[in-house]
Amino acid sequence: MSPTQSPRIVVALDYAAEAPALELADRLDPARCRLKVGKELFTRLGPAFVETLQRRGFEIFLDLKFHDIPNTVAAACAAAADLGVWMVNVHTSGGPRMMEAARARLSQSSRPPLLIGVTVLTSMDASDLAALGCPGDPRERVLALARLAREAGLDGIVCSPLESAPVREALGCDFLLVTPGVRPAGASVGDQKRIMTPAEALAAGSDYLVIGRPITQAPDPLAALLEIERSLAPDAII
Ligand SMILES: O=C(O)c1cc(=O)[nH]c(=O)n1[C@@H]1O[C@H](COP(=O)(O)O)[C@@H](O)[C@H]1O
Repeated sequence: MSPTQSPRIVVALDYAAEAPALELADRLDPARCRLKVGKELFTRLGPAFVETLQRRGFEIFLDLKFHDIPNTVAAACAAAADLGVWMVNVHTSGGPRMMEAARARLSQSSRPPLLIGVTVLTSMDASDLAALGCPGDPRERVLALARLAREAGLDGIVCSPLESAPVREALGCDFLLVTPGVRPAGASVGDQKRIMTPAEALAAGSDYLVIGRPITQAPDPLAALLEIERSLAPDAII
């Protein structure tokens, strides 16, 4: 990897306790991947754990998927900025006013994190959307929410890699596509429904691949990460 290239893999540190999460972090190289701290570890360990990882050199995606009234979400984003995280996310279904409030508050920060909007969760398919009263193809809904996010000034969206190419085509290059729903060939799918392999996701236009269990639950997580890196085309590698 050239030092000028930015890591494209974000390892989702979804663990129930600090010890295994730190054990994995200590085997990873901040030059080769970023880390995502989500609801489970943040609820158990709080901001101190994020700071512990940052002291080890990692850039952190704080994945708390804020979804609340504009004032509350804006204040929560400001707290994330104060924590010095690299990326933070909000639910696009919170609406334009909520996203605009988050953008406005972060623009007052001296070091704003990237502000990313979650569209349709990768664990959902058309039948899950229909159950919510939103019949239709997840792709159409992702596109609509992506447009709203862009108009509200967000830096990009979370979507599945299945939507990366159409969103790229519709919204162009300067809009970040952060994609979970990534599974190496043969890996257990778990609760994810809209998936691609790491190489397919990058080829489709994803900027960042969020990968959890295929790494964290592998018998040798570091070996699993290296295997994923090897599966990526050399010119696209992290
Ligand atoms: O915002 C996210 O990170 C996210 C959005 C989404 O639509 N789907 C999704 O899986 N995620 C997160 O991405 C990670 C995926 O983990 P694995 O399914 O174990 O690879 C989890 O930490 C999820 O919380």
